[in-house]
Amino acid sequence: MNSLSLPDIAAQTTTARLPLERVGMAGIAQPVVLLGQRLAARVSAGVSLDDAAARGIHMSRLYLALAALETEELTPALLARVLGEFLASHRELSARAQLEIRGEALLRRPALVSPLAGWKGYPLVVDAQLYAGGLRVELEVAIGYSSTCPCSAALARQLLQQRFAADFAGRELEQGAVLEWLGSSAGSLATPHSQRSTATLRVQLSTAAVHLPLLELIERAEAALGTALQTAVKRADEQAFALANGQNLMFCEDAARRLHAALLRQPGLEAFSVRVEHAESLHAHDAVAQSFWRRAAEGCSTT
Ligand SMILES: Nc1nc2c(ncn2[C@@H]2O[C@H](COP(=O)(O)OP(=O)(O)OP(=O)(O)O)[C@@H](O)[C@H]2O)c(=O)[nH]1
Repeated sequence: MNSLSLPDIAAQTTTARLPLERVGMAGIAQPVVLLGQRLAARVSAGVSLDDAAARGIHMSRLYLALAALETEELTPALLARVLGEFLASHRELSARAQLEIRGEALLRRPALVSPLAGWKGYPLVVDAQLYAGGLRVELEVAIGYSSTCPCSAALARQLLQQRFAADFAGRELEQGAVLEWLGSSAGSLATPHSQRSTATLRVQLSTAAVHLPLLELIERAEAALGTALQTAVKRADEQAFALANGQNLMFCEDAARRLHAALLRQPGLEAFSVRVEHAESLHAHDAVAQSFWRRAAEGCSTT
């Protein structure tokens, strides 16, 4: 039996006559190449069904167009090509094509002090659309970090001051005794709470972008926060991490503002959003903050 004798329902017309915003497939298992690594991704692929009378799109044509993702580095040019194939294979049916790729990049991250390194996972989403207005590519990455509450730190310091005042009341201050006190459990009478936190950055790339700036975004964000989650950790690294947390006390608002300022310095962006979540250890709920930015249209003044 050849394909000519197989019924082709998608090619039929429908009396329902309704164009559809998006038709396609979700959850396709697809290897993609990013930063030279092969990632196990899940892909959603779709096109608009603008021909109101057409019964259906041709799913297999979208599926087959994904093949290039397996061997070529994921770039705006590759996304444009795949999306272009979606549209070329749906001439007269579709004017808009969309591709969403979800995966996790594994990056090797060095320890803070010791000569060790380990792998860290960064969940990511690449969302691309091709339509009359051109190609639009968005990249989202989630970055784990630690946040220590500045309010809790101040409250803990106050308790420490009170205990110090009580323990040394009426005593002559002698450096050795103070050092011994600081090194005893009295020195950590109260500790501030800290939490494993997540920053989700979503950026829209300029049309001139030639690569996905995944590494740059991660480097910028981790430098701005100062408290990236660690991989391989010896005691020297843990001590350095404790110092980094103490030097970077952050409410979720502080983290969002730091990230916003860092992304403003990233070239090649049209727009971005920042969302931070501090999975509170004080509360059973999270503290969250968001910010947005979009390049002002030419001719408009910027603020
Ligand atoms: N349009 C559409 N196709 C579906 C759906 N669910 C499963 N399919 C199947 O997807 C398969 C691939 O569709 P097509 O791409 O049209 O396959 P084809 O007609 O062999 O391929 P072409 O000759 O390129 O059109 C068909 O067997 C459809 O029945 C659906 O909800 N909508």
